[in-house]
Amino acid sequence: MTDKSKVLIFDTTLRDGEQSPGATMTHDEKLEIAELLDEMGVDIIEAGFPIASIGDFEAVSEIAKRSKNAVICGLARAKMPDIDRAWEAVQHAAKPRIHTFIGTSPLHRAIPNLSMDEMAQVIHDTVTHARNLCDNVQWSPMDATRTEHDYLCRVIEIAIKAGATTINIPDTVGYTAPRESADLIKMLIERVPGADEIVFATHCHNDLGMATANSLAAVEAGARQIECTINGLGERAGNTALEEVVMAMKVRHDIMPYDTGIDTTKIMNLSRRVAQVSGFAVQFNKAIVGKNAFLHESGIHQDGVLKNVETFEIMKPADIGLNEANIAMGKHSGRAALRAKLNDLGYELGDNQLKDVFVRFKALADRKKEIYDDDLIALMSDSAANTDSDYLQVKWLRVICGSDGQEAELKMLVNGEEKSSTCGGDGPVDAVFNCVKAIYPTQAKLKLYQVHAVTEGTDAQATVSVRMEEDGRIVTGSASDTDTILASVKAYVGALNRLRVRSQKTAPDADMKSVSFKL
Ligand SMILES: CC(=O)SCCNC(=O)CCNC(=O)[C@H](O)C(C)(C)COP(=O)(O)OP(=O)(O)OC[C@H]1O[C@@H](n2cnc3c(N)ncnc32)[C@H](O)[C@@H]1OP(=O)(O)O
Ligand SMILES: CC(C)C(=O)C(=O)O
Ligand SMILES: [Mg+2]
Repeated sequence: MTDKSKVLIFDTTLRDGEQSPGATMTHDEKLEIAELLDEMGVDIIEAGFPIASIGDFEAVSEIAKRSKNAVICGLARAKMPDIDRAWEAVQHAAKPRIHTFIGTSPLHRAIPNLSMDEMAQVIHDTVTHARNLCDNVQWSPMDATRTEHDYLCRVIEIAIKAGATTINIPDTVGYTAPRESADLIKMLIERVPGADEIVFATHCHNDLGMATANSLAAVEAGARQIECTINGLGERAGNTALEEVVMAMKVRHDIMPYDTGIDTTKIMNLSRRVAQVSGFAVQFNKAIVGKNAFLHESGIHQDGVLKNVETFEIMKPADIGLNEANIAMGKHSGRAALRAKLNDLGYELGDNQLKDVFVRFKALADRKKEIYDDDLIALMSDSAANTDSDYLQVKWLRVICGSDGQEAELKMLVNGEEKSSTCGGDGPVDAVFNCVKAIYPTQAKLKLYQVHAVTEGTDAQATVSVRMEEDGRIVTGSASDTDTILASVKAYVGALNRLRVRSQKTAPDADMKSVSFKL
């Protein structure tokens, strides 16, 4: 590689990322993620571990066949059948790569019970075999950061001589720290003969929360490939997060003058898609892609951002493909943000009106964790029922489940009047939703239903989110309860309340700007 400022991005979401317990993705989901990664400009996609299962083999093969620009890589142990199987899967790619590895630290050498010399021989033989099949071979000394330096230099030299074109230095257990990570790469570049003919890669895990820092330190020392995953998905505490290293090098190009080929505007979409298909929700305060990464709820921050966004934002949300509002309304918000938010929603308020609405807004914010646009629309309405969006209320629920089928009995208040219904369905949630529809007939369509366990154990709080659509209006509803069915019906009814408020406010005869409200 001649361009010394170019850092290759090697994405292993589909291999190391999928190794997260519970993150298994389906064949079609893997194809979709691979396509998105290729479109985003990832240089190498590690598509899987072909010998691991027929499913992995088929996914890697299909990804290889469909690949456009990215190199497609398959992982293999230091075993000939693994390497053959990896080659069988990736060979149809326009740019195939075999990645073979063995644990070189004392702890890992003890597992196959190989002496240093015996392992050196295995490395020579397996890398030679891989190189006879494919001219793009990556070799990894697993647990490199806990391997004796002399032995590491020795086996890397053997791998280079046997034909490896990329040498990856894994911090398999997330043990290293930034300075040590840099020193290790520097030492290898200085000591290993042939080091200047290959690319050094860094592969960090986040057990101590240092994966991003360790990867960037390795790059500063001369590594030119970062191995990473979307959302930092991966074994235990995860791998280096792709979005973090890429954005760090973009935002702080002044001190890290390295370039990647990543179209960063595609980051947010990929992050959301990976979260959905892996079932690993992104933590709210996750760097770059967390829900709160560009959100401001405190009045002082909101006022600053409204006057000059750079006061509290070091990158533009649009740079990662986020085009949503960056102001979150809550109990810490101030008048400036409330006015701006209401303006966005079509309300133009005088100072006195704003003062009054602000008092009611703070009262609502004391009761409610997050204030959504629909809450503000309801707040601006003169209908007391709308203020709390509680036209429909769940009063009582009983569900009978079993192998004979499910039946739900539901009592609700509709504008204060009690109504009840008993329905069956395809599962308990469907039975309850059928009851709601029997009580409150609606054309609204359920577009998304998601359950997340907030805590662990059988008494876990479940948070249910639903997305509903009617006449082009899309709203969400969410509710938490230790009873998943109860959380489901509350989320569903919440969304129906929102749809009702929204349809009133956007009906042809409803003029948002002239709406009156009670003082
Ligand atoms: C740090 C990493 O991320 S490494 C990658 C980890 N990923 C995975 O393991 C996911 C996919 N793995 C699998 O599906 C299975 O483990 C398989 C198919 C690879 C192997 O399954 P099995 O044959 O049942 O072996 P098992 O998983 O019990 O144990 C691993 C074996 O591989 C050997 N092994 C582990 N790493 C290597 C290596 N790099 N080179 C050679 N042999 C290795 C172990 O010594 C052990 O051998 P043994 O059975 O002779 O004692
Ligand atoms: C297979 C290797 C590269 C790995 O994932 C690790 O060591 O963490
Ligand atoms: Mg790993």
